[in-house]
Amino acid sequence: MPGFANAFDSDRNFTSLPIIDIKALVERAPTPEAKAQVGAELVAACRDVGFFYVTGHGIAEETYQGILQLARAWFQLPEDVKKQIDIGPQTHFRGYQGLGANVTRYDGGFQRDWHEAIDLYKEVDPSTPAPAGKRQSPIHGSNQWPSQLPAFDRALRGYLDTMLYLGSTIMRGIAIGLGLAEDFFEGERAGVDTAYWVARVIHYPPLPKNGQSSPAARPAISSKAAHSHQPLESGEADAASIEQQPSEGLTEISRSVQLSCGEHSDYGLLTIGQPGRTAYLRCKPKTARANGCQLTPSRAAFVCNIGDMLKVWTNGLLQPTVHRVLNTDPSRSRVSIPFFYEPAYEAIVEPLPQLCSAQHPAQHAAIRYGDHLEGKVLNNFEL
Ligand SMILES: O=C(O)CCC(=O)C(=O)O
Ligand SMILES: [Fe+2]
Repeated sequence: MPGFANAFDSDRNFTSLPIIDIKALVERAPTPEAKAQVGAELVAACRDVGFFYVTGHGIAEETYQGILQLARAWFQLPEDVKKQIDIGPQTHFRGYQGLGANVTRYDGGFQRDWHEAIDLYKEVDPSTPAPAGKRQSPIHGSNQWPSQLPAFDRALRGYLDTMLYLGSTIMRGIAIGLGLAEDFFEGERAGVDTAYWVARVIHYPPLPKNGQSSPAARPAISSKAAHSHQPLESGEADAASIEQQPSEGLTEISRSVQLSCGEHSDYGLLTIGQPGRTAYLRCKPKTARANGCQLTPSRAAFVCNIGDMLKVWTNGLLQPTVHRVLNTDPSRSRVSIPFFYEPAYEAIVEPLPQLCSAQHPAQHAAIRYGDHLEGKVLNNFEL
């Protein structure tokens, strides 16, 4: 893999997210040089920052501009209407979850997130035979679409289809930048027809003030399982205290700051957020040299970040960046629809031999993507 001799030692400095024009990946007859240039920029951004903006995508503004207003209107429906699509094991973990139902896990405990959401996944017939030695996935099934607001339902379906194409297009660029065949992340690995996808429609109300009560305690059924992430600001670590919840067997961590969504890395290949969504999204810089990162949301740039599976495939070259959501505006709630472009459910993800050497041996064991996802989504169901 030419050009990556010192790749693992990169300490490129950054103070803002790279903005990458991907026009050469979407136009009909681009030159190979133009595509290679975009690929190189994507890989450098993934390696050094883990987040980047994408312009030149060719997606019409109408596809994404009105959708957040429609999502906002859906969340304003009465609770009993929203609960018509309540999430649970019987709905294959798809549907609506109220405030505080989603948790972020840490070593030693969990914290409830201050948001409500609709969780959607690629629809898979639950009677599809499972591969040898595997049980059928409890996530396989149909979505509970927000049909209570037909205009939103329609817009959402169109938006998710478009995001699937955008995800596949960007992954083609990343493959080129890694010196792989353009379609490396297609077929059994991912691709428009074969990629798995996850989407969340999320509403973050203003955060409660210090001392106000936490989200209503109801069973947590979905998690941003983040294993051992440290809080992004050291002051919070000092303020953290542990409360025992003997009935649940796991500890609920309460700390002075209630987060809209706790710090985590994303699970798959590539996360895509609508233009303008980063106002309250904070990411932890990857390198010690970058101790602040300016986010500059724009009307036309989608904001992307990479996930755990790209780290495994690239043997740690392209690592996801830990991030969290903190709605700091006391007067306004925030709505967001992150789309997660994932590997194929059955993809076996393992370090590429080209990125392993005697100096840098394989850092990760092979993992089936579906197992990784289930480990995250189902992990705290017993809470
Ligand atoms: O709300 C957002 O924009 C992003 C939320 C997020 O990080 C996630 O759902 O993984
Ligand atoms: Fe995330």
